[in-house]
Amino acid sequence: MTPYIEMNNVSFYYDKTEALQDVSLTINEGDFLAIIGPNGSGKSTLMKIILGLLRPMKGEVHLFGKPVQDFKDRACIGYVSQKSNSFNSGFPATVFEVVRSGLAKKSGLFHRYPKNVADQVKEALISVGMQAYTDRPISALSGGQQQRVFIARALISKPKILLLDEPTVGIDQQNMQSFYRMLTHLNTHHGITIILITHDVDAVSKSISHVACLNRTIHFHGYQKDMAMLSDEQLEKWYGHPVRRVTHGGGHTHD
Ligand SMILES: Nc1ncnc2c1ncn2[C@@H]1O[C@H](COP(=O)(O)OP(=O)(O)OP(=O)(O)O)[C@@H](O)[C@H]1O
Repeated sequence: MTPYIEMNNVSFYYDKTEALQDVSLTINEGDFLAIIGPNGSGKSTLMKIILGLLRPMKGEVHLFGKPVQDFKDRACIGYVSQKSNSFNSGFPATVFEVVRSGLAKKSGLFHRYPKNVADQVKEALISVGMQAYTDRPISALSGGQQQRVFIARALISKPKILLLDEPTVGIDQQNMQSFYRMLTHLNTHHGITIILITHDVDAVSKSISHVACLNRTIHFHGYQKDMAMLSDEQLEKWYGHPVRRVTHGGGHTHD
């Protein structure tokens, strides 16, 4: 089976700052991968390389078997950034309009939408549990609710992969668990491959299938359950400070 994403010995520098060194990573259909690592460890850089926004100085990236520079089917990859849920209270768009904008095709001054756009918005909102909020102003929603709406916006173009850059920033602990359950549902019931950048090592561990520990280079990549076998010393060594872990034996796997 062709991997969805394959990175081989990828290195990236910002001037003299080496953000990634010899990163090799394979992500397959159906994976739910958490990329964890301390601040400045290269997580966002890695995501931007997958999105084709940055070009590695060394190494190769393939998306669905094609070199990233030749890959044109961008709708296959949905992306939600960490700053999506920061609307000010005066922002006028409704939830419907925000989700619909995920389908916008520019035609001169206007946006054109497909005829069944209302059905598509409905379907996307149902999949993130936000259908009841369709006509609300986006600015009247909590940070966690706004983030769900942005996931619906990314889902409306039916991506195979969803990239999420710290989607739970600003979401309280109680809502975080239901947010991760929603992601698990998208992964297991809708078959969406998910790549999630996060600092919540313990909060995500029940939801994900795989973990990649990044600190400029990949220190561990494997099944979530195998990460539990790493010693705290090993983890702390590459993480740079103590890591809090819970042992609930969770993690769903696809093996
Ligand atoms: N535009 C830029 N110009 C110069 N250096 C940058 C730029 N963006 C990131 N860096 C540097 O590259 C390294 C990796 O940054 P990156 O944002 O990828 O890390 P991160 O793991 O996503 O961090 P965080 O968890 O804080 O969001 C850091 O040393 C950072 O300072």
